[in-house]
Amino acid sequence: MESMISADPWAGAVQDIVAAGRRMDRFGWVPATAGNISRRLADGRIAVTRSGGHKGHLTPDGVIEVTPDGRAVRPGERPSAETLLHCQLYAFAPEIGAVLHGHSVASTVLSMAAADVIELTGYEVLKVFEGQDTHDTTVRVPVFDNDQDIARLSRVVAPHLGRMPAGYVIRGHGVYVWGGTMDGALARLEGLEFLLACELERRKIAR
Ligand SMILES: CSCCC(=O)C(=O)COP(=O)(O)O
Ligand SMILES: [Zn+2]
Repeated sequence: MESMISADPWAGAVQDIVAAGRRMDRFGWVPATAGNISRRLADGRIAVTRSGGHKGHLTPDGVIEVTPDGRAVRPGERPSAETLLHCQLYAFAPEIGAVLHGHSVASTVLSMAAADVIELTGYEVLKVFEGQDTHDTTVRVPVFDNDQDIARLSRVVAPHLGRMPAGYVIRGHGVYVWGGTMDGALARLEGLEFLLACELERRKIAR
């Protein structure tokens, strides 16, 4: 999918988020009101989904601006409850331009069975992740315990930033993936979800 081209950068970011939500919904990764999506613009503004809406049926009104520390720019607006996890990634790496969070069956189920990491070994699609040029490798996806206190969860994630080539998983909850552009983040999400689905199937037949 090409990034939407718009003369107005804010409108372009919003279009990217709306299109990403539809794409994630087609795969079943944003059931009910699950998931959240953001984009950082070249001027530093951050656009994120409002809390509580269906991310597959977004309209431009479902996207709002937040400050770099995760507060709504316009008083009274309610950004995603997980906005801090998006802002943490933007603060960590200036090259990150999009963050995606989904609740797939594979990430939810595998993380319930995992200790603190899901290991993905031997898959050709591992090459979707930066720095991977062979199937003959293992990519480790950290699993963090779920926490309704997102600030506290972000402090658990913090030491791992910069060491997660595929993103991370919150136990029983879902995945976080990012990229320089929305297209890059979506490609990474699609790769990771494919691999998690493969791993779930592999473990079923290995029993
Ligand atoms: C029904 S899903 C529970 C909340 C959640 O995990 C999620 O991803 C959506 O929260 P948001 O505030 O971004 O709508
Ligand atoms: Zn969530």
